[in-house]
Amino acid sequence: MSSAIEFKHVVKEYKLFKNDKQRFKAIFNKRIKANTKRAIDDVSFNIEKGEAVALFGRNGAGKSTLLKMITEVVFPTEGEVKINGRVSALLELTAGFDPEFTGRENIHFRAQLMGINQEDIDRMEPEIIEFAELGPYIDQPVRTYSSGMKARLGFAINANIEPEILIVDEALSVGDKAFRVKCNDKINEIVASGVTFLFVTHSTNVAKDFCSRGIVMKSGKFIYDGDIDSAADFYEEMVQEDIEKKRRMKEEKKKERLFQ
Ligand SMILES: Nc1ncnc2c1ncn2[C@@H]1O[C@H](COP(=O)(O)OP(=O)(O)OP(=O)(O)O)[C@@H](O)[C@H]1O
Repeated sequence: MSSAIEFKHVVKEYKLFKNDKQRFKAIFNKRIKANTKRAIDDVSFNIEKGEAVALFGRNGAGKSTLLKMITEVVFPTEGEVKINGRVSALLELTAGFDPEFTGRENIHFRAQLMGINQEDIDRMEPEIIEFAELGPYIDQPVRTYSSGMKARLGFAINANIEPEILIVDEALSVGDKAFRVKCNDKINEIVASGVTFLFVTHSTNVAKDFCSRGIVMKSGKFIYDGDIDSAADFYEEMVQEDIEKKRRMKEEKKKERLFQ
């Protein structure tokens, strides 16, 4: 088997400035220092071609940062990220549209950016248009679309470009209920075709339906990486412990106030 995704000692640090003014000044003045936040802390892993992997973690664990490195929206501060195959990310679906271009033009624009050749784009175009259900709006500028219409077009493009690596964040919500059902069916269809699949979710049951491996992240590190059932148990226990810890802290604070 060969790797679809490979991370070697990857670190991602974000710079935290006091405000936007300081951030801007720092471009020209190297003496302006910022605090740093290590969002990914020396992470190494491989995902083999065709593997379906769930990524669990509480808010702020580093999941989005990791996905953004796979989609090359964010670059590592240290280490190496290697991606082998066409990535389709069902994440920020409306980013990158040109508002002055029509929906149809944006399909070509985005597909070209993804490195798809003209012949393939022409072949995919009718399927994308049919999926997006935009009617005559497909030939209107995207600035005339509602946010739901933009998300539908974004999903239709990203899901119909025959990805080799599919990345999905469960928090994704596209259009109305009927369209969401259609999106889920499409995701199921792509996963069943044997693509490499990386799925960010808080729902261990949904993850078990799709994935055979699970990774748990905490504070930018992998704290568990194994088969989906044991990873799901590990994550559930971690969440339970956190809830319990918070409950105890609340009770202690209450007691403190009582005895003051
Ligand atoms: N652009 C940024 N600048 C500064 N800090 C950032 C930036 N993006 C993320 N962070 C910080 O990096 C850490 C990891 O964030 P990330 O969004 O990757 O977590 P996450 O696991 O996806 O969380 P969630 O489940 O809430 O989406 C957090 O502490 C977050 O505040």
